[in-house]
Amino acid sequence: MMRLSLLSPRPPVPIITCHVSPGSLRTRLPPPSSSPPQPHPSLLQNPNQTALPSLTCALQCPHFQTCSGCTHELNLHRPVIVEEATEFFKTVGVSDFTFDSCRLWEWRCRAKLAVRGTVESPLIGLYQEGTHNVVDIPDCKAHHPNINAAVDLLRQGITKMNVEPYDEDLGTGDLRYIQMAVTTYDTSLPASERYRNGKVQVALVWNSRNENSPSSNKLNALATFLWQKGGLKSNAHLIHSVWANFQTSTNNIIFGNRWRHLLGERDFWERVGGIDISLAPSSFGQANTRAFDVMLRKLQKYVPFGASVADLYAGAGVIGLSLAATRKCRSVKCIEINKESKLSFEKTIDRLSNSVDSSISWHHADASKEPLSWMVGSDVIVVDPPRKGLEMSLVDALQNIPKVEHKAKSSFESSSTHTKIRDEKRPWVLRAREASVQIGSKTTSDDGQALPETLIYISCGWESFKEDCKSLLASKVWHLEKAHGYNFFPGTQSIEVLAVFKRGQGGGLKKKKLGKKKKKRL
Ligand SMILES: C[S@@+](CC[C@H](N)C(=O)[O-])C[C@H]1O[C@@H](n2cnc3c(N)ncnc32)[C@H](O)[C@@H]1O
Repeated sequence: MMRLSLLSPRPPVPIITCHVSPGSLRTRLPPPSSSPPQPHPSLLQNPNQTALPSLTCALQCPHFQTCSGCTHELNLHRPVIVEEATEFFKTVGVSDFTFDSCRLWEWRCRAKLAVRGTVESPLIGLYQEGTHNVVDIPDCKAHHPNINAAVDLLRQGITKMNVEPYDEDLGTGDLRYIQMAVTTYDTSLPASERYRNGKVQVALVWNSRNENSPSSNKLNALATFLWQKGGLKSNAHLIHSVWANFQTSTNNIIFGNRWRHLLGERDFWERVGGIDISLAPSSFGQANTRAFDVMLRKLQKYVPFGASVADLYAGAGVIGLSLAATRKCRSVKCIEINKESKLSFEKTIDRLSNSVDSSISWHHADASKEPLSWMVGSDVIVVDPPRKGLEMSLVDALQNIPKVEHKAKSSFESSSTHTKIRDEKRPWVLRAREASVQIGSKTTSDDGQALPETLIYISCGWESFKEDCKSLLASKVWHLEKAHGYNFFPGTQSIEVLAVFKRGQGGGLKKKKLGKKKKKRL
């Protein structure tokens, strides 16, 4: 809101933001060396240690003061918020909260950057928060090095091919944004060399309605330049593929609906959570691939073998499919609002091992509408919402599970046999079936009246998570069993949380008054 009033009549800046923080930690550090500092070896063994010399884990990025995509320069291994999280979890009965530090530099394998400036001096980077000024960040220490290399190549290409960066005031120019996504999955290399040799899928967001616009020649020339200089047959192979996305809208949405594959490999594979996953540029992908993998391996341990799972906010279904493969799930339902993720889901499923014998489906649906329909028949619910947390309807449904269970039991007992699939009358079950895409030849799921006993909440928004957690615990329907934190965004105050809730009151819960606060979202 504030942004709108400050910047009117322009639209608010898109999600590419760069926070100018009041910065408690703005001490100038020694100039960075060409490669980022390595963490202290003991840190890799025991990430929960706090008393390390701060320079050991310092960002040392030349852009720190101008670009504040990173808000904290020191102690990257342990964001200050971890202390708060540890205390919070203690108050809700979990005294063994763990925090995994993961990779501290060059961790970002997926970046969306704005392109502004001029043909001669393009600016490729992030917005300063609350402004439309783009900060150029060629030596970003968070980016995978090949993202920086690909941005450098792109900069040369823009100048050479006379590509006009976008001008927001006039709505003119050719290139608005780019997305760079790195795949580190090249089986022809030894495992230890794969990360550093990651290849970049480049998506160019072009300021035209489609590929038939007069500026298409420039788009093709730029793509060809990137491919010749960085593609498969170049001296320094760093580009995986080049895509175009067409967007002319003046709102703050980065991508338009139209995508075109231009050059290189069409399919983009990564390996996480024990499976090969396909990610189209239009699909959601986690920025920190390695940390995501670490978290998935922990998550798997909380899902019983043979369970039926509902993966809400599923994206391309990475979590659900990784569980299907590693926990031999009876069934997995993935629910996702962005229809673009479906194709990636289908490709991933095609590459699952034949030994995976689950009933697997992907549903293009809003998880907050009729949320119970997704919960009925599942032993485990996984939720991985955007930063703003769960919608109120979903929290309500989770709080009301015992009532539904009670109702379901009575109606089940009053009928002499199980409801046959073809006689199904419950509207939420029917709706769920209609919207579903059942993939593969696996048996159809019908787990009847089962309701979830386990809720696994993955959160990238600490404040919203705390609110949701308090609401769930206040209902006394759920208790918190375990919580883990992951350093998904070193240099910022954001952490990723994996929290495991179980139905019922649980033994170890400290009886602290959480207050029956009604969830309110603005
Ligand atoms: C943080 S991402 C997680 C994606 C996925 N779990 C992963 O790790 O790749 C959140 C996802 O929720 C989706 N989403 C947002 N609101 C939704 C809603 N109301 N119903 C279903 N999906 C939603 C977004 O499109 C996005 O793919």
